Amino acid sequence: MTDKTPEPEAEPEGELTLRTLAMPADTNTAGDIFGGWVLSQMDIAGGMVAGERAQGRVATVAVDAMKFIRPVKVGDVLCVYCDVVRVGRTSIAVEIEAWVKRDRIGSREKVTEALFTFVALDADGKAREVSAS
Ligand SMILES: CC(=O)SCCNC(=O)CCNC(=O)[C@H](O)C(C)(C)COP(=O)(O)OP(=O)(O)OC[C@H]1O[C@@H](n2cnc3c(N)ncnc32)[C@H](O)[C@@H]1OP(=O)(O)O
Repeated sequence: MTDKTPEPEAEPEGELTLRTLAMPADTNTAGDIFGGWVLSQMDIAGGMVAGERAQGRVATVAVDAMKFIRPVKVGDVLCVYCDVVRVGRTSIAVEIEAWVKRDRIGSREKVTEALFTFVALDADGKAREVSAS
């Protein structure tokens, strides 16, 4: 007999860091939102979290395991969740998930995820140590 128990609805992992609305200006020729726009929102959110942890300027040094899972449509609310998963000597790795609320109020779906690595920078743009804690 098949178990008909519904799967529990997946929940975003991490802290809600950024919410924004997908606008017509961000579309590709097919009318969906550009992946680059979504990536950019994730970079902004991750940079805020990493900059807070580093207590200063950071730069993105790597984006790994980027997965575009579902398209984003005009009118969706994009919500970006960040989770600091590793702090190295100068680097901070942040697992980032982007979810949408379809047409502002509809169902919630995970659309993209990736592991971003940021490096703390000094005033000369060189890597600097991130303090413990
Ligand atoms: C090209 C663009 O405009 S991209 C947009 C914005 N980003 C930038 O401008 C960053 C451009 N890059 C840089 O300026 C340099 O790579 C810097 C200053 C960030 C780092 O330079 P370096 O000091 O030579 O890097 P270094 O090899 O020592 O690595 C620094 C840290 O980053 C980590 N790192 C470097 N490359 C990667 C990578 N591909 N993936 C994961 N972590 C990495 C290292 O492991 C190290 O971490 P740790 O100190 O915690 O152990």
